[in-house]
Amino acid sequence: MENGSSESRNKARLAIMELANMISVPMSLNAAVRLGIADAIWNDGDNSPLSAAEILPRLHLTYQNGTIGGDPENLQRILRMLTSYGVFSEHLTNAGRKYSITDVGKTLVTDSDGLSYAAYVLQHHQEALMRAWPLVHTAVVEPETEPYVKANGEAAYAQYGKCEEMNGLMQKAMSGVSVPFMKAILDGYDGFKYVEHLVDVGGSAGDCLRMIIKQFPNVRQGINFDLPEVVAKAPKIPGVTHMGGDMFQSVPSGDAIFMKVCGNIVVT
Ligand SMILES: C[S@@+](CC[C@H](N)C(=O)[O-])C[C@H]1O[C@@H](n2cnc3c(N)ncnc32)[C@H](O)[C@@H]1O
Repeated sequence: MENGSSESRNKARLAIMELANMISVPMSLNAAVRLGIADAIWNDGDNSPLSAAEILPRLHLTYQNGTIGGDPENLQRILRMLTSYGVFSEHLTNAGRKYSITDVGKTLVTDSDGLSYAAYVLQHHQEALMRAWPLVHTAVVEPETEPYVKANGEAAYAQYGKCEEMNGLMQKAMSGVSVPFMKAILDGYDGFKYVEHLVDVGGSAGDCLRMIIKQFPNVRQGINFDLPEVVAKAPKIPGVTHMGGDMFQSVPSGDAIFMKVCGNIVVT
């Protein structure tokens, strides 16, 4: 008979319970972004360790009568959870637990361009996506319709295009991720130096092209190709023409065609 109390079985039971509760990690991250905890602790580079009670007044949760709102104990629970995933550092002091920002947490701090990874966190936890996650099993049972469509009645990008808030969040999330990523790429990649006409497929607000053209003025024309609803909201960028269309139908021609999705880049 199986030994129900062996160490490995006990570890397995704990592991499955941890997996079952894993949602508490991204939801705590989501809460930290909504509350603006990273900017509050970072405080323009000060990053002095603060207790939950010291962080609260910086979150501007004031009630109508002017008193400071918020629950320090629940805030500390969020801080401790995210400390165990490397977002914050915990400092045990005579005055209790205090928290500072780690390199991971720093990605949530708003930079001088007004960007951070905070919008990316919110974009991934917006209601429409959260409605789709419990339906993942239906991708096996009825693969004809993807879970997002089942939950929301249409595909994600079609829905973003119709909803200003979702479209804006998507563009802000992409800018927050892509600007630092492209800075790193352009530090070490010179493959654009002989290109005059460059097409970015799925270029969102056009941040990647803007940065490439700034570093490589030989790129005389950049075409930012994305869904019509997305380019309609894209800002004017000198040297960049925004063009709406569907990449599965055709893409504009150029000396080089560039595509960046999350951390992967393809140039042809
Ligand atoms: C993950 S985002 C990447 C954005 C940008 N390349 C970056 O890295 O910041 C994917 C982009 O592809 C666009 N997209 C999705 N389906 C598309 C299609 N059928 N035709 C053209 N663009 C599309 C989306 O609107 C979105 O801007």
